[in-house]
Amino acid sequence: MPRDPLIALVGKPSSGKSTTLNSLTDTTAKVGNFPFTTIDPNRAIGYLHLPCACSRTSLPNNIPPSPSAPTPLHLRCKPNYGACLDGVRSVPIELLDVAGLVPGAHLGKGLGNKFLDDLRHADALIHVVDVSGTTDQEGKATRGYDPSADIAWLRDEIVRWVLGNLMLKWGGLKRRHTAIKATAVETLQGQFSGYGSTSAVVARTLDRLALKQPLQDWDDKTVELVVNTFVDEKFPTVIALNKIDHPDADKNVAKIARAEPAERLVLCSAISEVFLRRLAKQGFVKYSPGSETVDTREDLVEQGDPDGGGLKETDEKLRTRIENLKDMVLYRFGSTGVNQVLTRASEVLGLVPVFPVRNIASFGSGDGGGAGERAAVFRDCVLVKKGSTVGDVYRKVMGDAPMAYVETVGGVRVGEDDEVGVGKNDILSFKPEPIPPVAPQTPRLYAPVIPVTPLQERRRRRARGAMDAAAPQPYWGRYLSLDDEASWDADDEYEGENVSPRTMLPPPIFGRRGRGHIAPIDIPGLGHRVAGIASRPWAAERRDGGVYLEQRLEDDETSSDDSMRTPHHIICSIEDILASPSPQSPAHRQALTILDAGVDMGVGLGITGLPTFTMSSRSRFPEVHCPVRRPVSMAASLVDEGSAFGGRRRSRDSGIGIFSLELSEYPPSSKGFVLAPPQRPVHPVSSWSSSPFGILWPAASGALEYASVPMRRYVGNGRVDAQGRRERVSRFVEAGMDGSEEQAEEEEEEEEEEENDKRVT
Ligand SMILES: Nc1nc2c(ncn2[C@@H]2O[C@H](COP(=O)(O)OP(=O)(O)OP(=O)(O)O)[C@@H](O)[C@H]2O)c(=O)[nH]1
Ligand SMILES: [Mg+2]
Repeated sequence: MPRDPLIALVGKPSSGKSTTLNSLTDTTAKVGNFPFTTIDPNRAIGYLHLPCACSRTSLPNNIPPSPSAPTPLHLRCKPNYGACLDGVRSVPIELLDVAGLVPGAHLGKGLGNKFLDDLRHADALIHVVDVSGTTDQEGKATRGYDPSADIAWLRDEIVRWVLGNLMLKWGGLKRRHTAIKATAVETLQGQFSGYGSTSAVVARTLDRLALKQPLQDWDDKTVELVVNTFVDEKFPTVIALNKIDHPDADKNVAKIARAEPAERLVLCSAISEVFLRRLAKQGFVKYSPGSETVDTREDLVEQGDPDGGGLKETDEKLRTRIENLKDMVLYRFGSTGVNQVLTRASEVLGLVPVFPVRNIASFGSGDGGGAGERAAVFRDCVLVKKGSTVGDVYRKVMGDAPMAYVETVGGVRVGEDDEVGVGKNDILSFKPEPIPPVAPQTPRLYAPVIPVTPLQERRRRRARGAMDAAAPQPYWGRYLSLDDEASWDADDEYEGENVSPRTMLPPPIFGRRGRGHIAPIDIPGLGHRVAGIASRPWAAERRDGGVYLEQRLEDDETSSDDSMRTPHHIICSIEDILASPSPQSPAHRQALTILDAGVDMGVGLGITGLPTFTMSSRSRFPEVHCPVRRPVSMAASLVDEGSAFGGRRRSRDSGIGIFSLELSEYPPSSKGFVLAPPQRPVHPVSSWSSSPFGILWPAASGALEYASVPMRRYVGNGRVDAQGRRERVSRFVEAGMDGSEEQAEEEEEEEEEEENDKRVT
């Protein structure tokens, strides 16, 4: 399953990574002239500039305007996200700025391993090199440093990190490899999936090397070679030679240009772009991001606009600065170069923009098909990697909705396995199988499970955003139970839709093992939407002036984890949090911050009856373009840093987590949050040996919508098949999801026995 691409900015401290991020996005990541200004990674959305489908004159109706002809497509091109200006489309792409890397990072030097860990899910890297020579290897201020060596050692750190991780397990890996007669791709992918790799990447790596010996006979040199090639495949890198505005830059650039292939190098001055954007925002200059020209009021007056474009006056000092910048950067290099950095990164990644439309005749995407000759066209554009198939794009856009067929321009049907490319199968209309009508459910406490495609959901989310802005909608959730047989002991207070916020917790619920329960909760005064879903029965109980969520184990249930075996495990008091809008205790403050961050992301939060959640700081909500004031990563780091609500490592009593989606294995456009069974490391989720079973998100209707995550998408313990799926997990899912729970349990037991047998022998 392809997910949205992620490009990471790497480099030594103070090379200008955060500045580059700021120059490409609207974010304001902290910048400083001292090493390790950035510790937690910053994520933001940048825009790739690509030729839009609407600029193709070959398309039907795309002809120059004339009184009788329909409006040409490029005048009707209205992207849902980004923009389209004269056929140049700005397509959102996610960027990640991480902490600086120093030599020896793979051994833990600097912020070493943490930094490297943050990189795992990058699809391409932008190595920001400081070519001014004013910072040494460790980012400390100096003069006359030769940055040409930085390129090699930084890459080497990444290779050593991957190699180190692999070698830790090499002995056992080899034995297992021989014992189960796995292929080299299977065995390596088992190790490399944590870097967001796919079997295809591993296969390409091995193809390139064409090694003769079987994996178990590889010597250290060969393993190193494999890792080196894997890093090339997995992390294609563009080198951004930054700070070209500095007078010492030229000689360093010249030296690097002699040693490195030209197609990987891009010159830029991130600080100039940031400066110009800021001046434009403040009304001092006219400047469109990435362009060659910048005009002040004076310039425009000179050019014959008496009003000076309505710009503010600039003083002498500012004018000199702008003139210098023009001389040093814009006139010499044609632009600040930052946009080219991104374009180049998308080139090395081989990204193909695909335009999904509802109506293949009109290219419209309106719900009614948008057939009109004036209707907006090409509302959506998704970026997929080179080599993706029509089926890949279908799943990216439509999630798990079964496919009926797919059409391209002219109503021509295309095959699921056909490749997409620029100008080829890149305007697609997806036709899912019609969804059988859902039998009406008793509206009392259960909200229907509404299947929505990711695209529909995106639109709803936007609609909701607009609605929220117009009039804040109280969020009264309805209770939704995953389990039809869930025995809600609802007392009257909870009936209907207007659940009182003070009684936000449902009465005790006990469901059957293996099913989940969800209850949306509004936190009064704070606007927090909270919901819990648990894979085990949990209960909420009022006691000692607080409300406690508890996890219940069945009498006969055993668990390898002691905390799970304890019945009535108290995990948190939500009432406590609610009662302290300006909380006194640091734990509450943190809990609120976490809640808040999640709500800011518009993704919802999890409160669960499970004691030992961990969470991923590598969250990806590519289509959440709503104001992201505090990224989930921040909440994640708060949890990571430990508190009463801390992650698994710190506290066994944690009960609040924001669970983020990540991962190639997820439908990339899934959103909402995922709650996982306890005791599963979330880094990376693809290595869970079990999986969460749901994603839920608040919908425009006020209900919680729920999508089951097909568990076979997760790679757990078991044998990996050719598609990188593991048998055990898929069996569990298929059995568990279609309701034949006994069968699932039986199978689980069988598997456990099998496992035990294996362990004994
Ligand atoms: N002259 C010049 N200075 C720059 C440029 N880009 C960044 N800087 C300066 O370099 C210093 C470091 O910038 P940051 O963006 O914080 O660098 P970083 O790579 O994110 O650093 P860490 O987070 O510490 O790893 C700041 O003082 C910036 O103002 C540039 O294009 N030209
Ligand atoms: Mg930084």
